[in-house]
Amino acid sequence: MSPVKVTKICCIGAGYVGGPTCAVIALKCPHITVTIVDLNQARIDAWNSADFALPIYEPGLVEVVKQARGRNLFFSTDVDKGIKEADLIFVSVNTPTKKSGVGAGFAADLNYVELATRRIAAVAHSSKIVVEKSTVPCRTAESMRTILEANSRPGCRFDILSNPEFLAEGTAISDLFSPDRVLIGSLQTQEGKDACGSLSDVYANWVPKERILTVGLWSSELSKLAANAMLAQRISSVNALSAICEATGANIDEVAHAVGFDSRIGPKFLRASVGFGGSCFQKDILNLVYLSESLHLPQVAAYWRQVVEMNEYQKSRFSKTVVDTLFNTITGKQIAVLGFAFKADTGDTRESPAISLVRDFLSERAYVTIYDPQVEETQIWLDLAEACPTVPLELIKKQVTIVKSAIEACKNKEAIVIATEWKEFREIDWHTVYTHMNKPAFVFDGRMLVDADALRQIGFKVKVIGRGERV
Ligand SMILES: NC(=O)C1=CN([C@@H]2O[C@H](COP(=O)(O)OP(=O)(O)OC[C@H]3O[C@@H](n4cnc5c(N)ncnc54)[C@H](O)[C@@H]3O)[C@@H](O)[C@H]2O)C=CC1
Ligand SMILES: O=C(O)[C@H]1O[C@H](OP(=O)(O)OP(=O)(O)OC[C@H]2O[C@@H](n3ccc(=O)[nH]c3=O)[C@H](O)[C@@H]2O)[C@H](O)[C@@H](O)[C@@H]1O
Repeated sequence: MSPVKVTKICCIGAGYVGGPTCAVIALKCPHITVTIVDLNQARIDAWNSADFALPIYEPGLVEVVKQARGRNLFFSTDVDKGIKEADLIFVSVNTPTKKSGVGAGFAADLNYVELATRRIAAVAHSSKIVVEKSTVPCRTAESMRTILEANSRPGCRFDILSNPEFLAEGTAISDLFSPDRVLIGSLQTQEGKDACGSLSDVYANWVPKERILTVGLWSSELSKLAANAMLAQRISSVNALSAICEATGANIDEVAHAVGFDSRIGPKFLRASVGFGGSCFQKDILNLVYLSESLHLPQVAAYWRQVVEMNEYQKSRFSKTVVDTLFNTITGKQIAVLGFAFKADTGDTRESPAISLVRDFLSERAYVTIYDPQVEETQIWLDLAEACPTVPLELIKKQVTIVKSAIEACKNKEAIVIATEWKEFREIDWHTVYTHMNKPAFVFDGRMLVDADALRQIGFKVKVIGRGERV
């Protein structure tokens, strides 16, 4: 046997990963037909929209979809047809943290992966390479294989690969165009290696061969959790140091710069912040914690859990700084929150630290005005309703206003809180903002974004995360 040449790909799940990843495969491999399927009709309609109003905001994505859609890239809700026609199927469905049952709050909910796998088993009439793209606990591929093999028809075989995705939102397209590495895990049998060869050949259309790493299935699955855990650990480490900086008068920017200059440590991912957000860091670490506990490794579990606990501490520490600085009460005060996405250049709000901040301000009975350049108003209401489950939405709406510009958000406010590092917040006309604020006018910068000295010159009182200066 030798690797099958892939000509038709189906991707189950048209979300933040499935959409951009397979759109880029279609762009780079015009000889392969790529169909991205999803059960969510509204999402597929948006991917197919005539004006390219795509369901996710990602710089460069529209250009990719414009070039490939209708040529060799298709979006559809016909999941069964997509599965039947493909030689290779990516499973790129969501794997959120379980909300109930065994492992609730820690383990990954694999229901969507299982349903997608069962659908493949039910409708496939020919052999398929099935690729785990979703982030999953170690040995999930084995469960997928068991389901598929128990249901396979004569002459129809399934090879399972793990091919975790490392893109970051906001830079997804450049990450996909030029990945640090592509990781493919397979069984170390001849069939497994052949399947791995088939997928490697797809990526080799644009990724240098030395960046395509092939490993065993379980190593591949664990490497994804490990990479996210270690990235998040760096942020929690720098955030822990930011608390020391604030207490001592040191500057976290200078500390991170000095530490990162050590080539063994490196400068990336050392930016102190109000806390990390996003759909994956917390979920994947909790998943690792659950795995460690299941393996009777409580010390290992405790070690990783602390990364998430430090992140929770950082968010609440920042809220407390706002309250303490505003003379120990924000009841009835007007606060502008700039940014609601979990990071700049995305409209994604999953686990955004801004949600925790607004929840804390609401519990202190402050009035909050929110502006974000990409997040939809409906999404903000959904997030706040979920974050404050005991407060009726009508009451939340009495305390929160959502506006269409940063200047409008800041008008007549006592304090501005920067929660997302959108570039446009650095470039606001701060003189105009100052004129229209109540005095003393405070800025709390949770992203080390603004020129604090320039703002102080204007008259603002400024607190920046990780800096010990007095306001
Ligand atoms: N968001 C990110 O930046 C990254 C996410 N990941 C991982 O990738 C996976 C997917 O994440 P996202 O794309 O962010 O999730 P998402 O929630 O944006 O997209 C998942 C999609 O799968 C669809 N879906 C679920 N079950 C289905 C089924 N049985 N048939 C057809 N469609 C189905 C949902 O309708 C949804 O549109 C997760 O495991 C995540 O941990 C990995 C790297 C980066
Ligand atoms: O598995 C995933 O979902 C992805 O998770 C992260 O990507 P993402 O969450 O999209 O974005 P990051 O750039 O990693 O930022 C995550 C959070 O950390 C924060 N952050 C990041 C870097 C930093 O130095 N400081 C910091 O606070 C960001 O503001 C953001 O809230 C990883 O970077 C990706 O490699 C991975 O594929």
